[in-house]
Amino acid sequence: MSATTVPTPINGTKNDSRVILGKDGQPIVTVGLKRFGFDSEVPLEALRELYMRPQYVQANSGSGAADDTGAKAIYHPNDGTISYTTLSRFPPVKFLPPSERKRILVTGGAGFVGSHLVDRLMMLGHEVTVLDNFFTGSRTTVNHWVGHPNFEMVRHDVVEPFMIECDQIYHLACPASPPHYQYNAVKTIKTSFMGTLNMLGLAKRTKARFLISSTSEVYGDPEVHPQPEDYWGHVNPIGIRACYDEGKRVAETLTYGYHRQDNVDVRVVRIFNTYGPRMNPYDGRVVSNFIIQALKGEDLTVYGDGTQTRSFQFIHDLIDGMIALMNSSETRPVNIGNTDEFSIGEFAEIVSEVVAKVQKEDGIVAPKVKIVYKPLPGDDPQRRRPDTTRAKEVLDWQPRWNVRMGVEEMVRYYKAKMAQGAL
Ligand SMILES: O=c1ccn([C@@H]2O[C@H](COP(=O)(O)OP(=O)(O)O[C@H]3OC[C@@H](O)[C@H](O)[C@H]3O)[C@@H](O)[C@H]2O)c(=O)[nH]1
Repeated sequence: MSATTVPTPINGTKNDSRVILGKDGQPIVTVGLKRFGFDSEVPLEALRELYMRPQYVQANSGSGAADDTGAKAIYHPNDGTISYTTLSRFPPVKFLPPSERKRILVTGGAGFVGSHLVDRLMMLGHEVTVLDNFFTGSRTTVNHWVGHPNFEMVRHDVVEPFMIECDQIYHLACPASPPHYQYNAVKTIKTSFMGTLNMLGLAKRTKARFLISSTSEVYGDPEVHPQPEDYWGHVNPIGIRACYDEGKRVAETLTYGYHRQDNVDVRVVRIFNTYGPRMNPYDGRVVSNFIIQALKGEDLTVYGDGTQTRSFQFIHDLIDGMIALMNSSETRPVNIGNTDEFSIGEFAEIVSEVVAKVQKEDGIVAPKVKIVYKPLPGDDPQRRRPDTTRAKEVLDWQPRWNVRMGVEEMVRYYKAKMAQGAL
């Protein structure tokens, strides 16, 4: 697909065809990069169609049973039922010759990050297998691909071994929001350790390239700011976050063990706070909490005094970085995150302003939301900002989305879901 493809505005909420300006002030028309012989560029509007589309159409709505590419799900308001038929047509994907088509396994492919990665890889014409246990992921995130000849979805927990032939493995499976990963700490550690062990074993046997999604949480509550990749971190090994922090740290250790010992071709991405459409609205992370609270006119819950900082990156920037890293020759860890740092208090203001702007544009007079302060969870990092020098140097990657544009996109997504009663 080319950068000159003219995007078609999609139908759904009002203003869906708005121009999205990047950090450089230029409109974002495509996402993705041409790097290392791998072109990951797709029109933004085509991706938006996948996550902004309605989940169903209403019977007798006059709009037909389904749009061109959507699932035929028809809601019957009279008896409150929904009927599904098979797809009439899938979203178009690039036609790749077999020599360029890769067999790609995405563990956690039905999760927030995974589903966006799957959309991109599918649109680029690759064969994608999703492995997910649906603990935090959901089939609805990728169901627009079910039945496509290039797509396969398997319910499987990575703590058990899995056999498949593949060329690349994106190993994402693990709950990522603090309330979710703390819900069953032992299972989180098990997933990080045994899941990674199993997938590295698979990579060793198949000689597939292996990318693990690690996290900024390996730096713990950092004493170095911003955090470069060679900072070893400051983690409480017995605290409530340790199941995730230490789980990911040992997963990285395993990854480099297989790399040194067995020559497994590895990539390690350290992901900083990421947000965007399809993030579970109730997963407890700050971006989804604030947006849902503001849309419902509820108070925004700031934990602690709101002086702790985070740097928020939009999902499409992350996917660009992950695909570039996978196809590069860089085997060291690489931070992928946005360097614009905000205190949580400031961020609450930004979210309430963006929500008020969108509501106003949609003709809704919404009351100004207030901030309430709640206790700070244990071991909550005080400052977090990535040093992205390495990503810039080795991947020629930089984030393009500014926070207001990204938050607005997510607000419109949640609004569309709420309008359908899906939230
Ligand atoms: O409603 C809320 C939720 C969260 N917060 C605060 O907002 C900050 C960010 O919290 P989040 O839960 O969104 O995310 P955290 O930065 O704590 O953890 C995240 O870090 C990086 C990723 O790898 C993980 O996905 C996630 O664990 C924290 O200081 C938290 O205490 C609020 O003030 N209010």
